[in-house]
Amino acid sequence: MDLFNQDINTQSNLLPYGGTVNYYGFLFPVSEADYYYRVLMDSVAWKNDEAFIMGKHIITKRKVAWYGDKEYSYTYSRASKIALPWTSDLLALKNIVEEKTQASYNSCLLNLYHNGDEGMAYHSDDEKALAEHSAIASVSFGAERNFLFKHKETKQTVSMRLAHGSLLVMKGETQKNWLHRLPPTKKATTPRINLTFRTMVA
Ligand SMILES: O=C(O)CCC(=O)C(=O)O
Ligand SMILES: [Fe+2]
Repeated sequence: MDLFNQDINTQSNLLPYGGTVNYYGFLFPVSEADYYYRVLMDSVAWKNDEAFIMGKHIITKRKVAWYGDKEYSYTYSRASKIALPWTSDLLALKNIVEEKTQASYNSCLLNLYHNGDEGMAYHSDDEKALAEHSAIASVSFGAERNFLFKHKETKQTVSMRLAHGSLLVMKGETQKNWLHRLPPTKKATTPRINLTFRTMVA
């Protein structure tokens, strides 16, 4: 492993302006990433997400779960959920991510995409309940997928790949100026799990 090069990579900002996105690459060896993929798949309280979009009650194919230090309430498209207490595996991952990113988090939103038919539309994580300008650390397991940013004004897009066992961090003004999405793809035929460690206020 080339530690020197790895340091350079984590410090380079993938966005050209208006925010900071750092890709840390692999957090662990593949065997450990495989372990977390399996354990999260089997032990997380996965539920289909609900949303109210243009007055319609939508149930997503994608599954979600929400964990945290306290019973934080998370509202997404007017549907709320209450944070569950951390599992030991999620706490272990939180510690690793905190150490790597030199930041702390009090909650985690998890997404399970069963295959490439499932994705997430353009949005920014700018809910009032999230601490402004706080870092969001995104850990991915399973199928490798593309991840896209689009600037709200200039419409410039930036694309990257999120590998099995990798860490990506969005911070600074990223949520204010950029949208992000996980596009559906015919190329992914197996599941992907994503964890976003976040900081809720109060
Ligand atoms: O699945 C991903 O990589 C991103 C998920 C996401 O943007 C979110 O949960 O807000
Ligand atoms: Fe997001």
